[in-house]
Amino acid sequence: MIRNIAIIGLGTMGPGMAARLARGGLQVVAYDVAPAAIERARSMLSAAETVLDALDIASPSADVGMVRFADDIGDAVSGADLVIENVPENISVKAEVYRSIDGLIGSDTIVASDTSGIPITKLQAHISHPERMVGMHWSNPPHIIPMIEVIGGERTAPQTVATIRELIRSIGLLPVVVKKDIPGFVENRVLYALLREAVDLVERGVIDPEDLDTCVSWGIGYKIAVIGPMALLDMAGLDIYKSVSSFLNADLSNRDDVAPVVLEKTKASKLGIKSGEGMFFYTPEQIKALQGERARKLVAVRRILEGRG
Ligand SMILES: NC(=O)c1ccc[n+]([C@@H]2O[C@H](COP(=O)([O-])OP(=O)(O)OC[C@H]3O[C@@H](n4cnc5c(N)ncnc54)[C@H](O)[C@@H]3O)[C@@H](O)[C@H]2O)c1
Ligand SMILES: Cc1ncc(C=O)c(C(=O)O)c1O
Repeated sequence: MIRNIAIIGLGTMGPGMAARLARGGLQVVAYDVAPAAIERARSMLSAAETVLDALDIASPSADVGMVRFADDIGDAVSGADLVIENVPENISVKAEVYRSIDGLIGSDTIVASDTSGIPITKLQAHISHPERMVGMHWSNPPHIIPMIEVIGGERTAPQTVATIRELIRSIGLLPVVVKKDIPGFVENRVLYALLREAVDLVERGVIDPEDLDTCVSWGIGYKIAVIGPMALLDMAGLDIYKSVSSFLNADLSNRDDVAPVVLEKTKASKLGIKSGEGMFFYTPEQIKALQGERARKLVAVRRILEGRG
């Protein structure tokens, strides 16, 4: 039974995950190697709690469901039933975390990675108890998006996958078990297929970035939140899909490297909201307003989709 959770890495994903798990009644200890990230996480945690209130996710009783910040990794993982690794998407950075906690955790502690797509089989090569390592892939923003992918690697015990699936379900979230440990799992394979085509269309001057977003959000995204891709095929008709895909698939982007526009921008440290400029430009005031507006809209849409209008 999982009661105590350590979260290692408090960047974009960690604070929202901590808030949501604590709201599920779990005791969470959060740690980051960068003191500035811990400070930022404190305010992100309180913003996430406000959103969880708006989603009507009930607070647990007073003695459970707390988040505590730890000063060192040993303190963070001590007594943890589950450690969630949430550090940058780089195998050597993740492996270093696994090595540093290996002697500090119990042999029955589950280690989960929030990797966006590194196969779990590769990650579990760096840990003494690979049968207790699993992928637990949250979606951003993690305190609002209810679906979490669960992925076993070649050496993951089926019981480990089952335990994490049950944990997710028990706190009112939506586990989806991915049956094969392939790069990107399922969510990011689908998302990155869309993003590859979207970046290519903008880069080739077919459409302006703002219009691309209007086209995808209102033409596809709005619909797909209600009618998933498999159901959409049936709604459109497989005969139509057959005809269109017979000429269109061959014309879609199939580039296997990173698009030049993304390489140029990342080289110039234009990373998006975190640096104030990416595909679009953002002032600090705009960022604050955007984050509030997006959280409000996501909460409203989720309430409707859950039939709580
Ligand atoms: N950003 C997303 O939309 C998103 C969504 C789902 C999953 N993920 C995945 O989650 C993981 C984390 O992503 P993120 O966007 O939160 O990254 P991030 O870069 O925003 O944050 C990573 C944090 O890890 C900390 N860190 C680095 N090394 C550490 C160490 N040795 N010990 C403790 N802390 C350490 C950094 O200081 C930083 O605060 C990645 O694997 C990423 O692919 C990201
Ligand atoms: C661009 C991008 N890449 C990865 C992820 C998740 O792993 C996300 C997301 O969760 O939104 C993303 O937007």
